[in-house]
This record gives sequence, C-alpha cells and structure tokens, in this order.
Amino acid sequence: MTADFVVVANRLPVNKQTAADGTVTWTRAPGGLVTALAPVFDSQPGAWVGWTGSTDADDRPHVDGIDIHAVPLSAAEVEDYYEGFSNSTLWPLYHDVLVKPEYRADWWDVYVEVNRRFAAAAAAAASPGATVWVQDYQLQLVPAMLRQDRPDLKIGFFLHIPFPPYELFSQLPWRREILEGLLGADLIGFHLPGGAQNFLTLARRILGADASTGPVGVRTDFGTVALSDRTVRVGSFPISIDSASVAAQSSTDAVAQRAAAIREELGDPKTLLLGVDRLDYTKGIDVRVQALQRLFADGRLDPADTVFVQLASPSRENVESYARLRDLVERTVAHINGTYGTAAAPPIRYLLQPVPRDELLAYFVAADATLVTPLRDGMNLVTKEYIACRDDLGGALVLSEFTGAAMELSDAYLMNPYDPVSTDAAIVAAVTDDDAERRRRMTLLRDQVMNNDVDQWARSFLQTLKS
Ligand SMILES: O=P(O)(O)OC[C@H]1O[C@H](O[C@H]2O[C@H](CO)[C@@H](O)[C@H](O)[C@H]2O)[C@H](O)[C@@H](O)[C@@H]1O
Ligand SMILES: Nc1ccn([C@@H]2O[C@H](COP(=O)(O)OP(=O)(O)O)[C@@H](O)[C@H]2O)c(=O)n1
Repeated sequence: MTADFVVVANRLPVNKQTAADGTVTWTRAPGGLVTALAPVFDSQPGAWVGWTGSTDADDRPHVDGIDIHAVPLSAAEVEDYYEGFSNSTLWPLYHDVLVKPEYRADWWDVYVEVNRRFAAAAAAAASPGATVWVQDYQLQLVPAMLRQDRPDLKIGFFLHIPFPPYELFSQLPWRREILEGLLGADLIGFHLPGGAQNFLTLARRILGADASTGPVGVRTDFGTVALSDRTVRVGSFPISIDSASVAAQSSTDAVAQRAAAIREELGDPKTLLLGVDRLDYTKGIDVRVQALQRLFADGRLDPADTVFVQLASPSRENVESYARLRDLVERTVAHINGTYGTAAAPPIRYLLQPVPRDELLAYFVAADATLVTPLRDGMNLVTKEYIACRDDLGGALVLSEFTGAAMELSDAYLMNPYDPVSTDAAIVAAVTDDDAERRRRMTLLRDQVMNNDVDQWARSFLQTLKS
C-alpha cells in the first residue's frame, strides 16, 4: 500500500516493549521530533519511514493510525551512520563545534549508503504525486536521491538542529554533497531565519548557486535558490508542541497531587529548581550545575532550603563525548552534594533514566524555576512544555540565549551560558523576583506558547510546500 503523505525520519514513532515471556508490543514513542510530528497524522492518513532504534532484523513495528515502514540498520551501520557521521561529525559541527567533529571517509560512505536505503524506502511508500517530508541532519542526502528516483513527488526537508555559518560548515570535506542533497527538496525549512540565511549564503559561496540575498522572515519572506530547471524555497518555521494537549494533561487532579507529593518527598524546600534534558553536551547541564556551586559558595542560594532536580535521559551512550560529559556532570554533582549537603538532604537530585510522561508533567507543575541553559540548541521543546504546564502562572523560566526558543520567548530570564555573571544573575532573579514580576513574565510566555503550537508549525510548512 502506498500513501499520499510520507514522513521520513531517522527514528520511527515507536517504542519496543518486550514482556518477561518474550512477547513484543509496540507503542507510540514520545520525544521531541516524534511528539511534534505525530499530531500531523491525526488529520491525514499517511506513512512513516524510519529506523526502529534496534538492530533486530526481525522487528515488525506497528502503531495505530500510521502506516509504518521500518528501515533496518545493522550494528555496524548504527556505529558508522548514527553514532559516527550523524552524531560525531554533523551534530558537533552544527552545534558550534562544542566538541571537535571527526571527519572520516568510512563513516561518510555508510552515511551515503544508509541515506540511499531511506530514499528507496520512501520512494516505495509514496503514491504518485505524494508529499514526502524528510526530517533532520541524519538524512540530508535523501531529498536529491528521492528526486532522482521520483521526480513526480513534492519533497520537503526540515532541519531540527541549528544550521551553521560558512566559517564552520566549510570545514566539512563533503560540504558540496550535503548542500546538493538538500537542494533536491522543493522547500527547505529551518527553525530560525538565521539558519535559512546561512544556507542561502553557503549555496551561493560553495555551489556558486543563484541564491536570494534578501532577509528571510518567520513563516514569511522565503529565500530562493534558482536551479536550471526549478526553484527551491528556503524558510524559517519554528517548531512547537501540542500546547493545548500538554496544558490539559498537566491540569488534572492526579498531576496536582503528584506535584505536591514530589515537593514533600524532597523535604518541602523553599525553592525547587528543575532541569530536564537528554544527557547531551549541547544542553549546558554542566553550566547550570557549576552555577549552583558558585551560588551555594557565595551564599546567594541557601543549600539548606534549595533543591535542584536534574532529570537526564540517557542518550548516544556509545559516543565518547557523551561519556565524558556524563563523567563531568556526575563528578560535579557528587562534589556539590558532598560539600553543601547533609546525609539526609543533598541539594542536587540527579536521575539518569527515562521518566514517565505524567511524572515529568508533575515535576513541571512543582518547580519554582526550570533551568534551560544550552550552549547551543535548535529549539528546545522542554521550554515550551514547562510553560504550557503553568496555567497557574507560577514558576519561572531561565533560558539560554543560544536556544532557538529564545527568539520567541524573550520574556524568560535570559542568560548567556558562556558568562558566569549572566548565568548566576538570571537564576537569582528567577527565584527572588516578586510574584507579580514572575507572573507578568509567565503570562507573556504562555501567550506565545499557547498561540503558536505544533499544528501551526506543520500546517505552515506543508501549505508552503504545496503552494
Ligand atoms: O534520536 P536521538 O539521537 O535519540 O535524539 C533525539 C532527537 O534529538 C534532536 O532533537 C532536535 O529536535 C527538537 C525538535 O525540533 C529540537 O527542539 C531540539 O532542539 C533538537 O535538538 C534531533 O534533532 C532529533 O533528530 C533526535 O531524534
Ligand atoms: N528526562 C527526559 C528528558 C526529555 N524528555 C522529553 O524529550 C523531549 C526533548 O526535546 P527537546 O526539543 O527539548 O530536545 P532534544 O532532546 O530533542 O534535543 C521533550 O519532549 C521532553 O519532554 C523526557 O521525556 N524525559
């Protein structure tokens, strides 16, 4: 069976659960990109092409409402395509070279090969004239490969992470191939106008393409790259969450009771601070923990009545830079608890494990402030989830200027994660400002998040693609 609408993403929206008797069940998976795209299928039927996340060739994933097309990956391909080229070359290069990207031809060869397999699977899943929406940095060659095979398709591409400027991108030995791969699309979307602008500059300087030079706006004023036979549009479409649904899920009695219980279990601290991230070096978990260490040391925060909970989900654990970050975070947390805590009440609680959705929402409702301090982040959906959970107008958001979310959420307590003075000041202001100021800021943040949801993101991208 083929479909008129096909999403192609590295990951399928599925979670594999194996019971004690070996029975396998598949459920819809949560997570940033998946959470954003799943509602698109509520309004139109379609297919999703992607990887199950495991190397078991016998996997036959199934979820209600989406026609799933699994692309199998061997253990060696996971190493070279996912952990290697995607997450040890492209991810650090696109995130400001926070760690040194590795440029290896053997990884590149497997990246090409796996992209070819995704393109073939997408071509097989798509009906004549279908719309195919390719997602993210793992699949940047798919648009051109797919067009070669299926010129009848409408092809969109969206990048969920930052797109770097010429000075960084041009390090990449395969820079021409990546740009040409993306130009196979009819519409290329980025979160921010800056990413779109970087792409247009790169197309001009590296490919000598006829790319527009005027400003790109948010969901308007699209840039163009004129090719010999067609024109590619380039735009900014900041992603969001299903705001109304998150707000509704977080305002149940059960979540309120659990939020109160969490505070009680933590010893009813005067100030409850929260961090929620994949354990990734881009997220600035070390930045916020080191800030707390300074604030406890200089007395601006009292470790006796402050608790910071860091909910970290394990991520890309076979990549060495992730193991190094884990080591740094865990040593710093142990040092702070050893220095400023008591046996009964350590000021930092650190969990390295997935947390059920309802539990996560209860933490958002319970927190006096959430610390979102990335050194670089494409958008950061945690930010928007926290805001959507605060219909009580309580809580405060400390937000790095280096997230995509900061462009829309300028009423947060903004900070520069590279500047300890700015970081410390934002945390202190977020917890000591009077209630009126905190409520004023949260009101403005909520207006933004509740009025700009993921449906608008998907609709604006797909309408632009079809127009
Ligand atoms: O699939 P993983 O390797 O486990 O990583 C999870 C996802 O991480 C990245 O998320 C990005 O997309 C979010 C939604 O647009 C955005 O808010 C965030 O800033 C980005 O980092 C990655 O881009 C996805 O492909 C991964 O699935
Ligand atoms: N411990 C955690 C951390 C994140 N998450 C979820 O994972 C998603 C993270 O999205 P994001 O846009 O902030 O960042 P990435 O991890 O996609 O880079 C959010 O939907 C979080 O609620 C979670 O469920 N549990």
